[in-house]
Amino acid sequence: MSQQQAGRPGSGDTGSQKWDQFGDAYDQPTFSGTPRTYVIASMPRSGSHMLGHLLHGTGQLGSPLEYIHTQHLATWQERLGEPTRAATLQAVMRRRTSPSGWFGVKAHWKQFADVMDDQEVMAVLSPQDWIRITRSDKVAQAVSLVIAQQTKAWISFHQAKGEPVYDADAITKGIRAFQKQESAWDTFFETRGITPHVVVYEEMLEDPARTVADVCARLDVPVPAVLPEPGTTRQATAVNAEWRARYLAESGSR
Ligand SMILES: Nc1ncnc2c1ncn2[C@@H]1O[C@H](COP(=O)(O)OS(=O)(=O)O)[C@@H](OP(=O)(O)O)[C@H]1O
Ligand SMILES: OC[C@H]1O[C@H](O[C@H]2O[C@H](CO)[C@@H](O)[C@H](O)[C@H]2O)[C@H](O)[C@@H](O)[C@@H]1O
Repeated sequence: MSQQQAGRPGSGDTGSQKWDQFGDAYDQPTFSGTPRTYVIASMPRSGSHMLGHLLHGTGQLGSPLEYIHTQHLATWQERLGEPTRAATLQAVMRRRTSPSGWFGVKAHWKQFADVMDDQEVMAVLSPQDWIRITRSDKVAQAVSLVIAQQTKAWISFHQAKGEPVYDADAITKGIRAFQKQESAWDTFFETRGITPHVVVYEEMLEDPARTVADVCARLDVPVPAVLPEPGTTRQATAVNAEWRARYLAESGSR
């Protein structure tokens, strides 16, 4: 199996081989028109890769990955040999837009904030709609963040490096960072009069078919007859539950 096949959405491969976000597993047929872009406005550890992979699986909504992440855009530029970041994004759009015309991007606030003042990139991106994903349980989200930071396993395709060590201060820092990022997205949408479609992680887990159907309705594409497999799998283990319970117990006693 090639590295790209190993990371292919829906392959069920959650082993040690890295998925390849730059590889052809996420390519669409070459698109020659003007794409319509939607942005998944996300937060770290909010289930954004799961949502992006579910939408990719519809075959209608592009392959929403982190194309505007500064480092990834630089990698794309190097690989595609384009002269500018804007031209690079255009080239990525040609390969990652579905025949429906939708091109999707997933961006955490910081990733978006890093490019939002680049007028050339924004003119190419030109978002037409927004899907916001949030996670209700901020303690669980922060526990997930701290474990990912420590083990470097950001997605189920990554092999964890080492055992995580409980760190209450890091969890608190994560919760505060999420509050700031949520509020930054709130302000961004409010000041521009945008009402994003909202996906809540916990609701997506309860009823992924509904989540996919609602996004398809919002973006006006047919709902797939069969729910796509997300490809990514849940990373949390009993350790996450233990840390969460310990953090809540200790915060209550402070
Ligand atoms: N299929 C499926 N089912 C249930 N949960 C899933 C699934 N795929 C991803 N996830 C969980 O999503 C959390 C990671 O969120 P993100 O993809 O937004 O993370 S990030 O972009 O890398 O920061 C992270 O949450 P935790 O499980 O709490 O760590 C992932 O496990
Ligand atoms: O492979 C999953 C993702 O892994 C990287 O991103 C993650 O790491 C960042 C810190 O280095 C963190 O800020 C971010 O929340 C994580 O998603 C990679 O940069 C992503 O492109 C990739 O999707």
